[in-house]
Amino acid sequence: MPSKKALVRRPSPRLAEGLVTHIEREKVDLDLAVEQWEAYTEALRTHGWETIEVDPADDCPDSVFVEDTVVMYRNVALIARSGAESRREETAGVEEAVASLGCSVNWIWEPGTLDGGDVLKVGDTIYVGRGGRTNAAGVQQLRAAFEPLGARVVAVPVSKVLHLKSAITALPDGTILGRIPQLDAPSLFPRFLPVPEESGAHVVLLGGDKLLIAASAPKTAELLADLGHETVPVDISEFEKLEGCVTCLSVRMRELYV
Ligand SMILES: NC(=O)NCCC[C@H](N)C(=O)O
Repeated sequence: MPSKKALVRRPSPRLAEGLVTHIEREKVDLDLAVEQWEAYTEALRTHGWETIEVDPADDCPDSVFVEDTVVMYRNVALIARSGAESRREETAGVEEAVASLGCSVNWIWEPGTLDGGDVLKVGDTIYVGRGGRTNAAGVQQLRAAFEPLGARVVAVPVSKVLHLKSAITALPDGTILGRIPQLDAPSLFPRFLPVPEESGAHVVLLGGDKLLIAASAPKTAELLADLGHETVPVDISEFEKLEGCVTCLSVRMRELYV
């Protein structure tokens, strides 16, 4: 059944200690981050999404990046097991939240690792990045969880960025957005639109032609508006300092049965 619920998680007071892998560490302003998070969740609500707050995980600096903890396909929630050990405690609260929403719950088990940021769904195709956070066992377990439900899982090597979705996301029509230099194997994607800014590779589909996009990607927003999309910019500068992007701050749930 169509649903428009989105899991979100309030930033931890320890946000500034979040992991940084591919960029230089910059000072994070926690108060500004909280303001930006509130504006982000408000933008979801303005566009018809009910936001559901997962219990905060104040001891986990990266817990605001809730997308990494779970992958939804239909009514099934696959609880991730991060390739970054410091992020593994984050899943307990998320597991409770998805169970209380009536999802069937499944898990990535040791030795598998997988971050939700490595998983991009385009219709029934699920691209999964095999890289720093997601290993081969994680890919196999994702396949075993979702292929029986009708998904086609396509594994993609990722070595230049943190997650697959640091490099690409998809428009409502399935066109992949991204920048070729950040991809190991761009030819895997059938319809590809290069964007002018790195943060322009990330959009959240709000419904219809509406796209949430980072305020740091104004040229991409212009390009997408020129192609007939309505863009909704949000400033997420404090999360970008920790390699976060617009997708990682929520988990959209579109096919719940409750
Ligand atoms: N899905 C995402 O893009 N997640 C961003 C995670 C950033 C966090 N600092 C991390 O390194 O795990």
